[in-house]
Amino acid sequence: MSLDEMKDLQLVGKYIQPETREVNGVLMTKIMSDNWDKIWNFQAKPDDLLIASYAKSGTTWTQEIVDMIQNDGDVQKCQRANTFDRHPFIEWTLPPPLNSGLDLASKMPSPRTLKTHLPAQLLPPSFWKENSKIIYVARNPKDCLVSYYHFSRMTKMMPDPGSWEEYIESFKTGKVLWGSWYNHVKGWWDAKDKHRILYLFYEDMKEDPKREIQKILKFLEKEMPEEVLNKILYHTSFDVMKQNPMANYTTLPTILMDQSISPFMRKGMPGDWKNYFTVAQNEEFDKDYQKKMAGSTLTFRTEI
Ligand SMILES: Nc1ncnc2c1ncn2[C@@H]1O[C@H](COP(=O)(O)OS(=O)(=O)O)[C@@H](OP(=O)(O)O)[C@H]1O
Repeated sequence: MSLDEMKDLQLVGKYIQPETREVNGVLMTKIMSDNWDKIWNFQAKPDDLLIASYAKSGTTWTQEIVDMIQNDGDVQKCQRANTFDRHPFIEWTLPPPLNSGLDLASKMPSPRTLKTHLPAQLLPPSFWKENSKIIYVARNPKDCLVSYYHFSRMTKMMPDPGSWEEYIESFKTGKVLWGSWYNHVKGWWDAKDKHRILYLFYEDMKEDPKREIQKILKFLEKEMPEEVLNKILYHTSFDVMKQNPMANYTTLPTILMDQSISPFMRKGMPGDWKNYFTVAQNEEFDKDYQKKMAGSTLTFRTEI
């Protein structure tokens, strides 16, 4: 599916996905649930690299870092295509003739870098069997919720978020696409000790991006001269990515993402939740958080 085809209004209509269905208790778009068997049976390869996350946790940022590493800091190569074409989003399903994530993945030569928002228990089992490397990025729930709320308001490719108050409830009860944030981050946290998973945090990436890029380099068994590392750091900074049409989703037509409502590269900062949660909402959220995360060793910073 080219950008020109996307401008064809009839085809663009096919991208609009307001209907949802549960797959094993996790909310997906209806078309994903209709195609669940194909997704579940996706054939991963041992040299695939999967970037996994709950939505709005720093996926695109991680994708850009990984692409820059794989291309030895060559900015032009990283601008060969939109993020969503460079790294197939495996479960994202669209009606023909549009390309679904599975179509893009099957056409891509190895070694492939793929994206998913699936919770660990719904990851196609071939990834575990083939022992593919996985980078998981997690973000604190309050900023994740705020980012997800704004994104859901501006895109037609997902259900309407409703009011802010309604959305907090939907997020807390997992009635959003890809289900419960709590189960997602915990599920992948538990999986990390049994598989080849690098578990990163958005807040750590903000605090010291160089340190976190070095972790990714080590995980990918790559080394890089200091000057290339600095180039990657610069090219993947929020301000530079915000201006990069191949990373900021501005090539998509307004009917699918209306960035005048809220830009994809919105604020990119930890602690923005304080501008949205009332004191009462925050207390309620924290109480619920304690219950849902009880017993887990996983902790988050809600500001840095
Ligand atoms: N380079 C860089 N630095 C800091 N923050 C960044 C960067 N790139 C993307 N972002 C922010 O990440 C949020 C989008 O998350 P995702 O990429 O996971 O979204 S998606 O689920 O793949 O659509 C979204 O967060 P919010 O700004 O809080 O909405 C983006 O702005």
